[in-house]
Amino acid sequence: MYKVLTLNQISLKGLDRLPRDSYEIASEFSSPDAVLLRSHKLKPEDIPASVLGIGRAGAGYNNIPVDYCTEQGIPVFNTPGANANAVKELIVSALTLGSRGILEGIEYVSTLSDMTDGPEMSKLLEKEKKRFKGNELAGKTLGVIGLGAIGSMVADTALSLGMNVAGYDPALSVDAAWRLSSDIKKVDNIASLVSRSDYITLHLPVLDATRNMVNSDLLSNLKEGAILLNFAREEIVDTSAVVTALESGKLAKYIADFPSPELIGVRGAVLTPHIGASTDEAEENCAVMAANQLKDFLENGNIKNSVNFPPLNLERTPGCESVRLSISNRNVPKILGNILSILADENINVVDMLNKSRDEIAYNLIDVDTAPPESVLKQMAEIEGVVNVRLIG
Ligand SMILES: NC(=O)c1ccc[n+]([C@@H]2O[C@H](COP(=O)([O-])OP(=O)(O)OC[C@H]3O[C@@H](n4cnc5c(N)ncnc54)[C@H](O)[C@@H]3O)[C@@H](O)[C@H]2O)c1
Ligand SMILES: O=C(O)[C@H](O)COP(=O)(O)O
Repeated sequence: MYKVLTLNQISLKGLDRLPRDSYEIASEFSSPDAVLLRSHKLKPEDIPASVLGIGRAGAGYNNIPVDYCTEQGIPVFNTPGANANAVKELIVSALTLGSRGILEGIEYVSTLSDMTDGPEMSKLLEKEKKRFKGNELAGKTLGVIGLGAIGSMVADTALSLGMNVAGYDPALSVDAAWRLSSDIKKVDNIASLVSRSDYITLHLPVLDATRNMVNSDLLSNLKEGAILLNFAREEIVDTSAVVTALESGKLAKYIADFPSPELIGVRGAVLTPHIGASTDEAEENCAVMAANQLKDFLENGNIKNSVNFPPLNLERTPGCESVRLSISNRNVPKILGNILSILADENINVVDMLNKSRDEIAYNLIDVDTAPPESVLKQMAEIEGVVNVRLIG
């Protein structure tokens, strides 16, 4: 029986992927085999030694101590693209909240609750509506920073709205580059992207290299009256620099999914409570993907969409009574050789195997014809550089 600890509410559609005859799921366990979570801030000391894998039902994984997990041989999985459409749709509304006097108009209308005369109200509104005039998005330039799952969808939608789209993404994967429309103008200098954009939208992860990337230096390149959208992460933006830019009028609006005390009440700050992925569909997609990936890892050792382990998939050999070993080790020479010689010394035959590495970690799946006894597993675990050894069955 696998024990899965949930640290946020995870959509039932996802949890249903973990059959209850072989999975126990609860929000409290002292020795869970796996963790499923969303934005819960996980600290190293909160990860019991029993944990084999962690599934983040979502895109961003800056709430998980990934380096610590790698050291412990714990793969961390996320669900790339599973909530991208939800964010894209919210960006469409953020763009129109930026371009039109929608919020201001709604606020004004809500002040008229004392009026009882309908024709009088209409007359007043027709007179006042000029205060809420906006601009159209068509013909304006949207600068997209980060052209992955969300950024590429946002870029396509903006093109379909008649916007010009410029994109900046120095870390773009080859696959993502293939998916991009040729109508997106690729810019390799972020300051140049900012200086040409009427709207700027952030769709990149928070990393050491991107923390505070949107700072006063970068904002000094803004077009007068530009609008910044941040549905990526709070940490990518230097909030006090944004407040200064809003107060000076250089930045007309900061529309963001990450409220912070400094921003509350600042004119031009339009804030939502981190609801980018909060749709039934996105929550289900993320939970299903996260649960499937975790299940395949727990039951077969396969790795898909891990942010710290190499991708690896070893099919079970049909008709073969083999058992599987899953072994993580530091990515240094000779370890695999040592593991294989221990198996050979025990006359245990390797039926199939795969070995892959990613940065400092290496991961192996080894199918053998006989289940190694506990003493042999212990011998392998004691090889210098081996992080963990698991007999999957
Ligand atoms: N508001 C929300 O609820 C919500 C929902 C989903 C995702 N997010 C955030 O959005 C981020 C992006 O999500 P995604 O699904 O598009 O991820 P993704 O991995 O598909 O795309 C991220 C892109 O950012 C690029 N990138 C990396 N470093 C960069 C840099 N220095 N400058 C410009 N681009 C850079 C990558 O190359 C990649 O193409 C997530 O990491 C998460 O923080 C927020
Ligand atoms: O990175 C993400 O996927 C989003 O920020 C969504 O976070 P949530 O799952 O906590 O809504």
